[in-house]
Amino acid sequence: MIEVKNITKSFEGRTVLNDISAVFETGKTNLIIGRSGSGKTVLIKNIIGLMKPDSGEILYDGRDLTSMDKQELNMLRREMGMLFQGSALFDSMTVLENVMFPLNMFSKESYKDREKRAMFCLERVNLAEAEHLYPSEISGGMMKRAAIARAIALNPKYLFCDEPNSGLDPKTSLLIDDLIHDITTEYKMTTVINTHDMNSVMNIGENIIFIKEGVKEWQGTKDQVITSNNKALNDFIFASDLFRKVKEAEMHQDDGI
Ligand SMILES: Nc1ncnc2c1ncn2[C@@H]1O[C@H](COP(=O)(O)OP(=O)(O)OP(=O)(O)O)[C@@H](O)[C@H]1O
Repeated sequence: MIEVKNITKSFEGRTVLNDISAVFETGKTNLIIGRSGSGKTVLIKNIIGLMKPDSGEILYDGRDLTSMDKQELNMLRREMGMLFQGSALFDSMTVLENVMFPLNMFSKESYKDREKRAMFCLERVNLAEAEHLYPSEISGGMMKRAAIARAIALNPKYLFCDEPNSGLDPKTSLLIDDLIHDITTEYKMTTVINTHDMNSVMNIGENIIFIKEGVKEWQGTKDQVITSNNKALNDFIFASDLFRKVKEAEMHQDDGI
């Protein structure tokens, strides 16, 4: 579990995160949603220690990241997996070499065992057959799966995903969402996902944190999103075609229509 307590962050006198507190639950897909510029990325950067908050605490299963020294932070980072926007695979490495990269950096196991672990992760994401291919030879969805395999190679307790569906078609996005959700449950990871994608909210929104202008405006589940009376949340959601239809259907049901 990650607990964010009273996080505030300003840039040159402008408050970008204002007293945010939230809990990101273990074994669940925790989504951060909000309009562009609302502060989602700054919040994630604070959570993973790439930025230091002006005040507040960030507790990783009770361990406060904001009071860690460099060595402690490096140790904690080993427990984090990262899935970057656009996959960020190394073009000059095969799929297998990409997945082995964090193992080569941090694992003391033999080459054979590192290779075995990487192949296990590739099999988990259904990509074993692509082990010898280069990123330029595979589809966007396959690249994303390779990036997921790389993110889980070191068996992280915490998984951070930045816009995991960017650049993917809706069907592939759904498969990637399901894969992230399944590995989160299976490995009991605390997964934090920064997303714009309303399909993801509907599909895997087990714990949703809605940020508006640097303030946590609302927190709840995908089912609660549909029935919420929070005006800011509804305005945000009604901007999405999909959600508007779901909410309208819900409202008609309430009217007995
Ligand atoms: N290093 C920085 N220095 C100054 N201002 C910053 C910095 N990083 C972010 N900001 C500002 O903080 C605000 C929140 O930005 P942030 O990137 O967190 O938004 P976001 O919700 O992630 O948007 P998007 O969905 O478009 O990525 C923006 O107004 C941005 O300009």
